[in-house]
Parts: sequence; C-alpha cells; structure tokens
Amino acid sequence: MTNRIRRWSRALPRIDAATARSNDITEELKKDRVAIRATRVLALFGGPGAGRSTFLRQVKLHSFGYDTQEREGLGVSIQTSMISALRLILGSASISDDPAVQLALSSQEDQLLLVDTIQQRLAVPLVKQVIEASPQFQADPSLQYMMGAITRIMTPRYAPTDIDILHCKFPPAPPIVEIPFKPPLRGLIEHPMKTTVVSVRCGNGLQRKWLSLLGDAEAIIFLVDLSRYDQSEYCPETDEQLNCVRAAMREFEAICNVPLMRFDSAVVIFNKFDLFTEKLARIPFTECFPEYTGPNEAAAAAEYCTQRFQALYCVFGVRQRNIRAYNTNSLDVDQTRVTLQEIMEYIVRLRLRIM
Ligand SMILES: Nc1nc2c(ncn2[C@@H]2O[C@H](COP(=O)(O)OP(=O)(O)OP(=O)(O)O)[C@@H](O)[C@H]2O)c(=O)[nH]1
Ligand SMILES: [Mg+2]
Repeated sequence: MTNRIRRWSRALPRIDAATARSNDITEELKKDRVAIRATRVLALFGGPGAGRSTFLRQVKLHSFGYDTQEREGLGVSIQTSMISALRLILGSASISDDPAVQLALSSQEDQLLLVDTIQQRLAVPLVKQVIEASPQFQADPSLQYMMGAITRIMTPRYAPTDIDILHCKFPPAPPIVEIPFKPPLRGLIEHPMKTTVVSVRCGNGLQRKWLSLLGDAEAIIFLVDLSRYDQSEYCPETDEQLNCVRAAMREFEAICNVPLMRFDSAVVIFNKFDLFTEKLARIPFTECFPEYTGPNEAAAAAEYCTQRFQALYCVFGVRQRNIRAYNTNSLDVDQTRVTLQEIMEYIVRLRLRIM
C-alpha cells in the first residue's frame, strides 16, 4: 500500500504536466475553431479573362484599400510590364531603324533610356498608332491605357491611382487567390467577422478539385463575361466548341452540383456589360441564342440569361431560390461600389434571415 502511494506520488507531477498540456491543446483547438468559424468565405469563380482580377481589385479598393507601400510595389510591377510591352511592340513592328532606338532596345538594364528614347525619337503617338494599326496589340485595352499614361507611369517612385490599378496589366495571378474583405454595409448591423474572398479560375473542370476546400463557403459569386455571347470555346469534357455563355452556364451548374458544396446563396455577375451593350448593336443576341424571343436590348437579354442561370441553380436536383444576378462594368469604380454593397446586403440579409 505504502509502495503504491509512493509510486503515485512520484507520478503525480508527470500527470499534472500531461493534463496541463492536454488542457492547453484543447484551448488552442477551441481558439482555432473560433478563428475558422469567424472567417466567412465568399467563393468567386470566373472563366479565363472574365474579369476576376479586376473585380478583386475593386473588392480591395472598396474595403481595405491600397496603402502607399502597396501602391509603390504595384507601380514597379506596372512599369515592368510596360517595358516588356514596349520591347514587344518595337521589336515586332520594326517601326524604326534609328540606331538610338535599337541601342535602347538592346539594353536590358537601362529601362529609363528606353522610355526616354521612345518619348524623344519615336514620340508616343507613333507607338499608339502602331498599337491601333496592329491587330496583335489593339485587342489589349490595358496596353492602350498604359501607353496613354506613359509619361506619368515611367516616373521614379510612381504610385498608381485607383483607375491605374484597375486598368493596368500585372503579372498573371495564380489560379487561386485569397484576399481579406471588409464588406461595405449600409445600415445593416451584424456581428463583425473576418471575411475573405477566394477567387478560383474556372475552365476545363480543373478548378473543381479546389472545391473541397471551399465546402463551407457562404456564397458563390460567379462571374460571366457576357460580352463573349457571340464567341465559342473548346470544351474538353464533351470535345466540342461551345458558345462561351453556354459554357459558363454549364460550369455554374457543375459547380453547384458538386457534393459537399453547400452555398447558402449564389450571385451571378454579368461582367463587361459595357462591351455587351456595345456589341448588341452590331450582333443581335438571337444570332447566338435563337430561342430568345425578347427585344435586342442589353437589360432584357441579361434578364433572360438570369432566368437561365436561376433554372440551373439546383442541389441534388432540387431547385434553389437564393440566387441573384447583377450587371457590371468592373472598370467603373462607382458602379462596382454600389453592386458590391447590394451583393453584400443580399448575402447578409439571407444570413440574418430578414429577406
Ligand atoms: N470593358 C471592360 N473591360 C473589362 C471589364 N472587366 C475586366 N475587363 C478587362 O478585361 C481584361 C481581363 O480582365 P482580368 O480581370 O484580367 O480577367 P481575369 O478573369 O482575371 O483573367 P485571367 O486571370 O487571365 O483568367 C482586362 O483587360 C480588364 O481590364 C469590364 O467590365 N468592362
Ligand atoms: Mg486574373
């Protein structure tokens, strides 16, 4: 008996330490769980070029904004892409045999020399003419924008404006990006919580392997480039060329039907609405959607697309009702601010069940 007590009393400090460690771990787990629950995820999807990056920049502009250091970092990045664009244009267009230009082009280090030479010898309007005349370059509106602002952009310690950030080219982003978001809410009071937007590039079914990580996302925001209603893309799953908007519908349906994905709500954004409106005047909507019987007007055609998407929002074959659609031009700061507010109010009202 005495021996047993002695053994126990020797073991006690060890047991105490183990219990304390175990309690610590439990506390850490609790904290982690709270942290996980305290982060709301909005999953943003969009096919290549639909405008995810531009939309994400708007999300950042309208929540935490860009500080001076970030702007300077982006400035360097914009300058670098401008230099590569200039090299590409001058190299392939062979618009000048001027030895000074050739020298500046061949110099890898001296970027300012290149810009100076362009400004002095070639003059920016000439570069602009080349862009406008060459189909290879005119398809890139960000290049046109950067050329228009070349003098301002190529100054030392250049800090881009909000409009620059939206219009300029950056190095390609990885297929999945996460950014913190402070939702703009007017008058709606709710428990403050960290929100992040996770942006995933769709296409070729590849993104679906990310979906298991987004199983508890609160809402899906699905970006569609509506201005591509007259174009088609290759669809590897069925080995066919498919109209881009129809391909987006198919992708949306597939994502909503992935097991484990349980969004409370879905938001479809018809992006590049400005380009869509412009194009409709040249190419009637019925040319690509013969089943459409409404007028050839942007709002009516978008409403028709909304109905098509609404019909596709099903889970286990059951139609879901919490879906809204918005028409946007992601390059327009004021319009996107309002759209973001409306989207977040919609999502939060659903969450608080005050619809
Ligand atoms: N006119 C117009 N242009 C837009 C709009 N949204 C995006 N763009 C332009 O479309 C191009 C592609 O936009 P991004 O935001 O880079 O598209 P993305 O989806 O991130 O593309 P990837 O990352 O390459 O898949 C850029 O030149 C944008 O400036 C819009 O609403 N209207
Ligand atoms: Mg992008």
